[in-house]
Amino acid sequence: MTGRIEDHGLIGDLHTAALVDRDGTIDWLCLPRFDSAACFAALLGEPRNGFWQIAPTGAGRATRRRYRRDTLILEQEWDTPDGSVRLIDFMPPSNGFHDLVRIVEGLSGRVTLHSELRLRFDYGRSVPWVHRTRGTVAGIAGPDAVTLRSDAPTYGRFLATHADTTVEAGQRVSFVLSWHPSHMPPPEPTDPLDELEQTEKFWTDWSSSCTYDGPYREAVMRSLLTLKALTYQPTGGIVAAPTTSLPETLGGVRNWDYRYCWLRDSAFTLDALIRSGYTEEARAWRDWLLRAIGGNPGDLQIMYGVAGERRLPEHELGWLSGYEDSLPVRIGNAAAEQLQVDVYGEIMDTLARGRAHGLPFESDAWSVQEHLLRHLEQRWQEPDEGLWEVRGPRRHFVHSKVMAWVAADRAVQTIQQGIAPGDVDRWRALRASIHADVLKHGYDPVRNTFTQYYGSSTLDASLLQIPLVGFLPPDDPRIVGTVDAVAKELSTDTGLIMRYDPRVEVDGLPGIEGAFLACTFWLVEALYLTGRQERARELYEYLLSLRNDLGLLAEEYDVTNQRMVGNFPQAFSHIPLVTAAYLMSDMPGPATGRA
Ligand SMILES: OC[C@H]1O[C@H](O[C@H]2O[C@H](CO)[C@@H](O)[C@H](O)[C@H]2O)[C@H](O)[C@@H](O)[C@@H]1O
Repeated sequence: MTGRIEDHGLIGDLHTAALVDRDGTIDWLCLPRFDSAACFAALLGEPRNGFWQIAPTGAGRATRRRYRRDTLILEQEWDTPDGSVRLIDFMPPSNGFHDLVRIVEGLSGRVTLHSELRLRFDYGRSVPWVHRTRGTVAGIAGPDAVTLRSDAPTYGRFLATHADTTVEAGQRVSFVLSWHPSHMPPPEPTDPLDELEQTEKFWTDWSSSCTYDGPYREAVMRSLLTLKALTYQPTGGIVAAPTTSLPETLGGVRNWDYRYCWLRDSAFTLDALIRSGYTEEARAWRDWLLRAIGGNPGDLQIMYGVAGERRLPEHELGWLSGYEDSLPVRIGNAAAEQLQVDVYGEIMDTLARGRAHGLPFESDAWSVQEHLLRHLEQRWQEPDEGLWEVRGPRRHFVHSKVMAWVAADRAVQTIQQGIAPGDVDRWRALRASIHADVLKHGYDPVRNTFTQYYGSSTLDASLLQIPLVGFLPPDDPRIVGTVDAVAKELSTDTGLIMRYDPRVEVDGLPGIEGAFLACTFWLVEALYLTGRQERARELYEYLLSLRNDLGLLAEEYDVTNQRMVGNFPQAFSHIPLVTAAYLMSDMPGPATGRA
């Protein structure tokens, strides 16, 4: 059986990513893109759905593991009665190929290792045709082909490729699995040690240009590296997570495909990256955005494929038994067809902040934003599915309206500052109408709190965004009341926050879910802004303690079972880890700049 979600480490090549369990098993990998069909899908099913394990014979979990400095090169080490050995896993970025490289390095003694490669294309269903020549194994199934090259002799058994090898101190044995389209010849062999050197240089160059110099630097750096790993280099698109259907409740149905680019998630990601000096990523994302949303503003989607694809039909993979029996396993995402008014605010806010941090003004980009605003002017009064993408009826979610206000506000500010031309009075009037509407319908004066949606008595952790985006000042009594109400009513025993109460019918889904980590980081920011700095720091440090030993977070945390749940690693969790650190440092950060 596959390990816990947090037992996994992430490696990737800026096209796709793999999850590596601490027993040396890669049980999730889609090739060649994040949203391609998986060739290792044991994570969501059984070993027969594909995996690749390299480990000392008879050994279990690695004795220790870490990333090599600030890189995405994962090192796991085993101490065995016969000696110690290291497994180095990585995927070289930008070399024009799609390689998964695994190098075994003897540290002491003499250790025998076993490799079992069980390729199953099409999400664990399709057994490839395998052809073995000296030093090379070719696996082909439909459009996909891979080539395995290794110093270790391989043999076939029970529809898998095996190898046994022994290493002594200082000896290395490498395995390189390369993907290529099946109608093309395989790529030329590469030198794995050279690839290791290039990959280390790539990531250390990238991480050394980070400008963050505040507290919790190690956690911030690992989060930024994880966010970078979720970018699709050829287009600049950013996925929400590299996985699908890791459950929000163990054994439950809240299982979604996150291998797509949400405008909301990627806008937040950009905010964290650009503040940390990564202007190039911001430019690439803006260009991706303009291509993706190009055309009629009425056709704006809330999410796209990594190359801007619009159709992401959702369906279930009936042959997979699900992570710890959590069914269904879904690919595609029906949320792509929803109305989520908040995305207008997130786009306008991120582009404004990009300009403030060195992204040059471009009239084409501004013209698209003006089109979006005109469209928003027509639609902001409609009920929508909101940022939580509810599958129940549309509502007038307060967070959606607040973000519509953000869109108008950022337009006003941009024009007022002389950065762009435009009808400032029109957007001022829109901004004022939305503000008044939210105060009238979205605030409950009896309880002194904003509410989840107009007319509701329920709360929602997205209300914590109100002070963060500057809708009202943090010392406004309505803000303090809202922060306190959310902290009290949506808090679990440990202080983590639920995004809303799933037992109250609003999301149209059965069952409950874990505490939402991003929302708990937002609570950190809101507490800090409302003067409860000590409490904010304590909560932040508690959140940091929930990261796995490699610094990675899933979307949610199951407080009862003390386990991570939901897709992994999740950009939405790592983004506010970064922004909250900025807020608590003396450096101007994403949250401070907005409020
Ligand atoms: O809660 C139901 C919805 O859950 C997913 O959406 C969540 O993930 C998105 C990506 O991180 C995030 O933008 C959104 O705010 C979250 O609620 C799922 O993708 C949806 O299909 C589903 O309806």
